[in-house]
Amino acid sequence: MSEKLLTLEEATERSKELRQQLNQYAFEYYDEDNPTVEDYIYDRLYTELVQIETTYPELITFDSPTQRVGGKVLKGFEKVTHSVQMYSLNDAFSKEDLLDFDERVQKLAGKPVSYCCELKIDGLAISLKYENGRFVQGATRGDGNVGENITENLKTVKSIPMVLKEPISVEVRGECYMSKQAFAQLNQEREEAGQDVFANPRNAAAGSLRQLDTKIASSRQLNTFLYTVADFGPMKAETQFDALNELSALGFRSNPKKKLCETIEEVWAYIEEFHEKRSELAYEIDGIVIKVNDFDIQDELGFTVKAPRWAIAYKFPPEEAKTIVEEIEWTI
Ligand SMILES: NC(=O)c1cc2c(=O)c3cc(F)ccc3oc2nc1N
Repeated sequence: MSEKLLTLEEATERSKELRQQLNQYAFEYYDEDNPTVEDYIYDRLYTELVQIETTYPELITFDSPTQRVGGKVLKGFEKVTHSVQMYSLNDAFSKEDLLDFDERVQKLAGKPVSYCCELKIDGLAISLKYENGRFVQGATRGDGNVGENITENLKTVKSIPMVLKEPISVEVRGECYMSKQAFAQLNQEREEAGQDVFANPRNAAAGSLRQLDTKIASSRQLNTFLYTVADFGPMKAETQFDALNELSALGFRSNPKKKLCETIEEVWAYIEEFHEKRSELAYEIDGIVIKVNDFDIQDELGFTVKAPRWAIAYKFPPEEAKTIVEEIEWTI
């Protein structure tokens, strides 16, 4: 149906249908990595929506997929004070460090505890705030208490939902990252344009989120994995493992390779498994995050000035130089 023949009433109805259809396709593509339609079908519906919104700008909505492409050029990033501090993690570099952590935790908890293990995505920590299910603010970690308001850039990250599946008010934390493929493609384009290349995907993601021109941020194929609920709102999860599933149910992307481990030996097996599999992943990881699974025990253990007592980051040793050389050969 050609849009210029549509009355405002027909255009209102049709744009609502298109938005729902396109947002569902985008969710399948960007959040579930499971596209159900060919790109040309998405593009045709998207073009129809753009034409309707051009004819009737009053029909543009907060969650229209046409608002994801950026276009604002900011003068700078305002400071944001986090309602809940964004801590860092203590590091472990050996199995012995891990056994020490487990011993400390069991002593403080007064009983054996189970751990939720997650891949440690090598990106940029972000905090996302939602009010009644709508994305209202996104910020960097900064110094843990004050970060930068990068809401406009994060609106262009397709896996970040503009509207949640539930109309709840919640603040969530996660990692914004660039995939190895997007990183190689970006560096190749920069090299061909005689620009400096980024040293690694983390720097590329950080540089992209610091762009004042949101169109540039939008072009960088950034992605996310959410892993923490800072301000619970009405979320019901009582463990980290369940919280990750709830984040997915709300419309966030959370990493599927999490594992619930009953013993530190199981944790170590998971670490060795992903140290092996690291190069097969579509994104870079610099280790494994091990968290006491039960939120009540997390609350008992609390935080030191800098970090939670109930979590630790096992860091993989830096990859050998040969792998880096291979990566350069692959990139070229
Ligand atoms: N890079 C990551 O993939 C990742 C990072 C963190 C944190 O930085 C982190 C910091 C805290 F104070 C508490 C929990 C956390 O959980 C985390 N979980 C993850 N999966």
